[in-house]
Amino acid sequence: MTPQLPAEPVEVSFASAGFMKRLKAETQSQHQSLEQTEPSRRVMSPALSREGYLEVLYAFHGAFSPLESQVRESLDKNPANLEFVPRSNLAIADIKQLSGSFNPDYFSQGDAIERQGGLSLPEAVGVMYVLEGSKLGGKVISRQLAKTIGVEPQNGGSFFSGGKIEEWKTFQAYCESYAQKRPEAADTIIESAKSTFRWIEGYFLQVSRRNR
Ligand SMILES: C=CC1=C(C)/C(=C/C2=NC(=C\c3[nH]c(/C=C4\NC(=O)C(C)=C4C=C)c(C)c3CCC(=O)O)/C(CCC(=O)O)=C2C)NC1=O
Repeated sequence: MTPQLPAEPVEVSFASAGFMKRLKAETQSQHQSLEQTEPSRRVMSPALSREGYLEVLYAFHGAFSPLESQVRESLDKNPANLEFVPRSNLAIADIKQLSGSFNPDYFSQGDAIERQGGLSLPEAVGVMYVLEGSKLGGKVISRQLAKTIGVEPQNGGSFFSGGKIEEWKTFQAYCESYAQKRPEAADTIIESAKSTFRWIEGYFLQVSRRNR
């Protein structure tokens, strides 16, 4: 039998070296700056305590929840063949499991990024990049949480347990084909991802200052 050449997958993976690379490169400085904030560094700290971890969960919940609502609203209004599974509810579940209850006033939820008429589809895709991409750290973070405070995905560590690599690949493929079909939307996705990194950073700085 003559083996079939996988013409399509080759094309897809060739394309995926394009826009996603650019998106990563052009948001790198905002990304690095976010990684320097207290909640980001704390999760991975060898000195993490359970109390500290609860604060981190509250911070991520406060940042992610309004962004997730905006993405959901946009995808409902602008039908796209794009699945979005929010995960700030996992942070609530983790907090409840570890402390018995969830206090909605622990931190203010922050003001969601204001945009008249909500997020356009390319803006929502930019936000999703930041939220979905952050799941890529899941394996590393889970290992660390188990080591420092004995928290595993099923006993308080579900928020940071990460996603499936297939989901990330599907999201990447969506972005690639979207940017190819609507090149004018590519810049909007990148700008939206940048402002999302900046917004989360601002929120993290605000809640960790107040908490010092
Ligand atoms: C503190 C938690 C926290 C940690 C410790 C963490 C670790 C990692 N994040 C990674 C990648 C990304 N992370 C983000 C977004 C955030 N990263 C952050 O740190 C915060 C806070 C973000 C957004 C909320 C994005 C958009 C990408 C995709 C970049 C791309 O490939 O385009 C990888 C790399 C994985 C690989 O390359 O195999 C690791 C190890 N992620 C976290 O949320």
